[in-house]
Amino acid sequence: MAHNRCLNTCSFGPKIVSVVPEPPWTSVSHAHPHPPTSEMHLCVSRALGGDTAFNIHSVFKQALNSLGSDEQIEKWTPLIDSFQIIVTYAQTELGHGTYLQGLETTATYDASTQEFVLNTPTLSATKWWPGDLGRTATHALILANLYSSGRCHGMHGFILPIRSLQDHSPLPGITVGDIGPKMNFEQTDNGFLQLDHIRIPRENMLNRFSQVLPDGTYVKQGTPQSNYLTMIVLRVQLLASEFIPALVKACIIATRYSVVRHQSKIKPSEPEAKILDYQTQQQKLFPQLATAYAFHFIDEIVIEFFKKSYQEIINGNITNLPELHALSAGMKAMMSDHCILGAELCRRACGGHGYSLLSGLPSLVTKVTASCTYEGENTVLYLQTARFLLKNFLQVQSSQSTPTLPQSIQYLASAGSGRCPAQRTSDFLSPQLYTEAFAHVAARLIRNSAQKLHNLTSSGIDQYVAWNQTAILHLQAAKAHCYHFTVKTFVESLKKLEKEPEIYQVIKRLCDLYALHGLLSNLGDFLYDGYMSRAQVELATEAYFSLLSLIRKDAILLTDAFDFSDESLNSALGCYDGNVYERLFEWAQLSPTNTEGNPAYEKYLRPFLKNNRSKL
Ligand SMILES: CCCCCCC/C=C/C(=O)SCCNC(=O)CCNC(=O)[C@H](O)C(C)(C)COP(=O)(O)OP(=O)(O)OC[C@H]1O[C@@H](n2cnc3c(N)ncnc32)[C@H](O)[C@@H]1OP(=O)(O)O
Ligand SMILES: Cc1cc2nc3c(=O)[nH]c(=O)nc-3n(C[C@H](O)[C@H](O)[C@H](O)COP(=O)(O)OP(=O)(O)OC[C@H]3O[C@@H](n4cnc5c(N)ncnc54)[C@H](O)[C@@H]3O)c2cc1C
Repeated sequence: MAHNRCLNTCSFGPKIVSVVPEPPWTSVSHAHPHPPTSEMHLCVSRALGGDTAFNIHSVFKQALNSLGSDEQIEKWTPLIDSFQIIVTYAQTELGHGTYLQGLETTATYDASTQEFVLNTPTLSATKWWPGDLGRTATHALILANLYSSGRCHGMHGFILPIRSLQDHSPLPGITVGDIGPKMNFEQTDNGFLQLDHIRIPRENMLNRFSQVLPDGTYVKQGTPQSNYLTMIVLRVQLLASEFIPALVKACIIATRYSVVRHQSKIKPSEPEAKILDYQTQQQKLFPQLATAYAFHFIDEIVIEFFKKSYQEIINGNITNLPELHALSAGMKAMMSDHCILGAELCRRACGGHGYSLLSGLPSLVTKVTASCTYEGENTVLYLQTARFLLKNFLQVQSSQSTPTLPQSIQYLASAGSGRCPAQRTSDFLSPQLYTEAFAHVAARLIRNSAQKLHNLTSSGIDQYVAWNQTAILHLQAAKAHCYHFTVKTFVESLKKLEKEPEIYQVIKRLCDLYALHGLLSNLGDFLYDGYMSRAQVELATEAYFSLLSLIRKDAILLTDAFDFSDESLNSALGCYDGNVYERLFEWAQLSPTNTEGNPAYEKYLRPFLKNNRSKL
């Protein structure tokens, strides 16, 4: 799996990469006799870590391809591909991000001039967060409520010029700027935008799924949610472009460091141990490594389903849209959550050096942390998945014969026996056994949340109030469903490796560990209804421990296999040659506080010390 070699083109556009690993902030290259300018070096070395701008420019391209007509795609694609214009995706407002029906920006059609008038009527309507908006973008795709012939038709996309192509100054009626400092993404100018009755031609409304005729007649082709398609596209793309790489890099850095770092002793008579030989260190890192592999295989399956469904949806067949929305929402929520937590666990496993920016770990964590929020806040997205599960569960309940369920939830119609059949430790290394265990728990939680909801509505409670009063149960059910989907998908991907027995054996250990880690981390769900017994928990724990010591032998090879270069890891702890201490010391010398003198002494310290000495 070659990642980030040379030109790294991923879904957020091409990135130019450089050639040497550098500290995260280095101002001077120590690898070149004639270092390039510090500013350029900083830029390209940061680029290797994926810290590049223009990320939303390519988001616009996705939106154009999803929501634009063929004519609009033909017109705008050359301009964005050649970067003659730079476009941001402006949907979120100061007052609304999740609830799209609450967005306040308006686009009112004026039939007399065949134009839309775009306006942000209140402070809370100010577009807030769009990337590249603060000082870079020349255009914005504005998501606004369309009004024509006196009626509101909901959220649609409108292409709006916001800065002059001559001198980059804001155009009349535009107030634009940067929203200020953030937890990370300092390379991205997330901005704000206010619109004061700005006119654009009728042709600037993306009209694949709906259009406004010259006389103002509104014509709808898709569903009310057709204009939400871009969010599905992005949620799927972010899995492999943002979430998985963050976890993989953190695993590589922490695992390599854990075989270089010797600390304390396992046996007093022996030398200090490599920290990766501690069982607790293995328990911190190996489930994250297993998750990284799991998510790699799951992403392949999600992409496969997405490509098949997307083309149908674009052509008007929305049969798979509900399942695609539920799957993309659930996987975006689960995979971002687990990659955030996993990257932080890897950072914590590296002690003090894991807290140093020179390790590359803190910036991985703070950057991927945003993913639980952007492109749909995770709780909200899990609840979207839950909504889909409930609808299909009720359909199963109400139909006489077994209905044909969407692929990802067919287990609902065939959830297995009431008891886990495991008799011995090795039974817990059976993919069929643990897949059925996760299916059992997911089906039970979905059934339980539906029952509790039904109990409330049957007692006369309003359906929306009842949903809110059982939302935690629906959230749990959605998470269990997503876990089952990932375990089942990892197992199915594993089967494709059966013809390569050596690789199959190594990857199967990761699959087993991924499943058992999930089972042991959520034991309550498996014990709740007696599905598993305490004795079986002992057997599962034994199987889990045995996997840790087996995976220890392959750990370095498994992390090297992701083939991330030193340059893209940007880490003094994770470099391939293992010269951690030399790099830490060398990179520390380059720290601005070591290369720019000590101005604090003259201004503050010397008078402070002198003053204190004079009191003696
Ligand atoms: C290197 C840098 C990388 C970082 C890049 C970061 C870029 C970030 C960009 C952004 O963040 S852009 C802004 C993203 N914003 C969101 O994702 C908003 C999240 N909110 C929503 O998606 C929706 O508001 C909602 C929460 C899903 C609610 O939808 P709605 O208000 O319409 O109400 P509901 O009743 O829940 O749903 C109605 C109906 O619609 C279906 N549905 C909802 N969303 C979609 C969708 N995206 N696609 C298809 N269908 C959708 C939903 O399932 C319901 O269907 P039924 O159940 O009624 O059949
Ligand atoms: C780094 C970054 C980049 C971004 N880039 C862009 C961009 O380029 N373009 C763009 O348009 N936007 C962008 N966003 C904005 C992002 O899409 C929103 O932040 C996100 O949709 C969440 O909306 P919000 O911030 O308004 O939170 P809110 O919607 O106010 O949610 C706040 C909290 O309330 C709770 N909540 C809200 N609704 C519900 C519900 N229905 N049920 C249960 N709980 C709920 C959740 O716990 C949620 O975390 C970006 C955000 C970040 C952090």
